[in-house]
Amino acid sequence: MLTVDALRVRYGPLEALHGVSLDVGAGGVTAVLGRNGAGKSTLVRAIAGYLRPSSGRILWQGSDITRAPIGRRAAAGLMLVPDEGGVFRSLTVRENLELFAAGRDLGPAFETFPDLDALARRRAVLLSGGEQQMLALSRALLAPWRLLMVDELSHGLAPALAARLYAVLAGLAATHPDRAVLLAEPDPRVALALAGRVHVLRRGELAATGSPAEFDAATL
Ligand SMILES: Nc1ncnc2c1ncn2[C@@H]1O[C@H](COP(=O)(O)OP(=O)(O)OP(=O)(O)O)[C@@H](O)[C@H]1O
Repeated sequence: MLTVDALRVRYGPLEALHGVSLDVGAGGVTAVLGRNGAGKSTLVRAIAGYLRPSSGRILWQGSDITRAPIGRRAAAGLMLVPDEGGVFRSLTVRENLELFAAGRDLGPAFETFPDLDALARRRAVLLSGGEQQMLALSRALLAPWRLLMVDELSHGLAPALAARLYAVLAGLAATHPDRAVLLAEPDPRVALALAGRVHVLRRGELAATGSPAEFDAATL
């Protein structure tokens, strides 16, 4: 579905991605695994259109979207849940959901995350980290996404809550075999447990690609 070809991205004088090439196929979860600073966020932000690559190409279902504006990518179903939340903090939970849903039924969000129902009138800025992540993930439940990119889902969350959110992602991937979920993930155990395909980034370069069985979490 998605092809990233020799992608280079710079922040001023610093090049964060040094020519990364990888594919993301439909069905299941693909993980981009790497330590802090490896370039995971840079990669998903460039795919979503928040950063402009200095060279290389991004192909979405055969079309070159390297220079396409964010809005066009979003309309094509490319959706990023960024590591800093991706919710409108001054709006209430319900207002956030209504924006995500754009006229569609809010039911799927409340069914998947019943906690949000009791929080509907609370401003997102007052939510805990986990509640904010639930709200951010609701975007995918309410919108016709085709590629869902999630940057460090478990950032700052208690393990039990993180496990619950990862299970929601796995469920989304399993129920939509024609779509793709791309996870930017620092924890090898999570990536190997959840993903069908793993791309390992190291210092802005693709170090390895394979199925989870080809990797050993202890050596990653
Ligand atoms: N806004 C920025 N300005 C300058 N350099 C940046 C910026 N954002 C990231 N970098 C640098 O780019 C490199 C890749 O960072 P990136 O955030 O993509 O890594 P990451 O793998 O997502 O790590 P983390 O899990 O810590 O977010 C790092 O060297 C980082 O310091």
